[in-house]
Amino acid sequence: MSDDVLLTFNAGSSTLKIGVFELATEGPRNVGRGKIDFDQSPLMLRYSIGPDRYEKTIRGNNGAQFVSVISATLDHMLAHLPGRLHAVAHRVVHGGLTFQEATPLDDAAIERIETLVPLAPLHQPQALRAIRSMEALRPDVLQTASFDTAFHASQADLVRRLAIPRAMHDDGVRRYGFHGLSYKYIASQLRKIDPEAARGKVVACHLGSGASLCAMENGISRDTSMGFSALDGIPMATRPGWLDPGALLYLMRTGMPQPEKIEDFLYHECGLLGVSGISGDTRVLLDDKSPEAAEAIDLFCLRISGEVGRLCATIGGLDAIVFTAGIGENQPQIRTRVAQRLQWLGIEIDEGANMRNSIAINAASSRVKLFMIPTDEERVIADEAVALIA
Ligand SMILES: Nc1ncnc2c1ncn2[C@@H]1O[C@H](COP(=O)(O)OP(=O)(O)O)[C@@H](O)[C@H]1O
Ligand SMILES: CC(=O)OP(=O)(O)O
Ligand SMILES: [Mg+2]
Repeated sequence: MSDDVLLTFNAGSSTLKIGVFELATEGPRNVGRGKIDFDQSPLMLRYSIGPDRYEKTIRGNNGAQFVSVISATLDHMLAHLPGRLHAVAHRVVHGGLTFQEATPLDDAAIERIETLVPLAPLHQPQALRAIRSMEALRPDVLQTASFDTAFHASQADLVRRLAIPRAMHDDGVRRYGFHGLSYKYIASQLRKIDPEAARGKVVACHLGSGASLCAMENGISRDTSMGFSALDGIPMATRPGWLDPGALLYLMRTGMPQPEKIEDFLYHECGLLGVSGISGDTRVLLDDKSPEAAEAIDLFCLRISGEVGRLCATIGGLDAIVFTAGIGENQPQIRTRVAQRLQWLGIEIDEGANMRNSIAINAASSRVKLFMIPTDEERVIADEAVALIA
């Protein structure tokens, strides 16, 4: 099957990220990537295959016309590839209590994934649209799903518990955690970069437009900042992170009674955007001279450092911190500010290495190692799919 092609689909709340892999005998070989940003109009598919880059306008949307988007994506991207499309592997955010590892997508699995939509109302339907579109367009192609929640199945029951009646926990109202595909990749990379640190107590900070932290021991998830939903934990681009449930009750009583309105507010109007009133994008905020922009960034860094402290208490120490995802990989100023807030832990950043975006960014005298490691969720999805297909 050396010429066969595997595509990964990472359907987020506002983007579709695509990975292109050739199924080589030694494992999936990444040969291309693509991205569609649904907030942009007209809709553009930007992709690269090998050294070549392409930009195509496509029709459709991330709702009822998703199938047109997938159809155009396949037409454009597969035209550059020699092999036949063998499989499509999806990132599915929520695996609930059912899915603790990747799964082939038969009718029963798709139905179970559908039952989890209320747990991830923004992310889950997008993945399902991608899965259904592929079924309609290419029923001959194998499909698999990899779950964001699965990596956290190793966490102790105590850590996953919310302080609510036991029966609710047993019914699935508990902390799940997300970004597990990214953390799995980071754990595997750290093992190659610094095996001693990887065996120790590590906090990984996945700072993208959705953002969370994960405490690991020997690469195994012990605790994480996101809980029942992808709204929990630290502030994000447009989500608030943890919020006193009393504040929600207040909003419901004083002008925001509809769940749909509250949901839209919590997913799209809070976080860095809400605090700054300017943007949810750290690139815009760090360039902006207003006190509101500065305060949004300060709050982000304060909450990240606070969450590192909480996670250290779960794992009883700290050997290394890893920064990853859009912000973690590209914003040295934010890494510096988080490190400064954690000086009390003996953390010292090497400013030169940090500004150069090096992998190892701690000062020699730091008691805790610091790393910047680019994440690759697509690689994990592809590897998990190939393990299933084989
Ligand atoms: N060069 C960059 N490219 C992309 N994102 C960047 C860059 N520099 C900073 N960022 C930040 O990363 C965020 C996007 O992160 P990303 O991991 O791509 O998010 P997601 O996958 O959740 O959409 C942006 O909102 C911005 O704050
Ligand atoms: C779970 C989650 O927040 O995902 P994303 O970062 O893709 O929005
Ligand atoms: Mg993401």
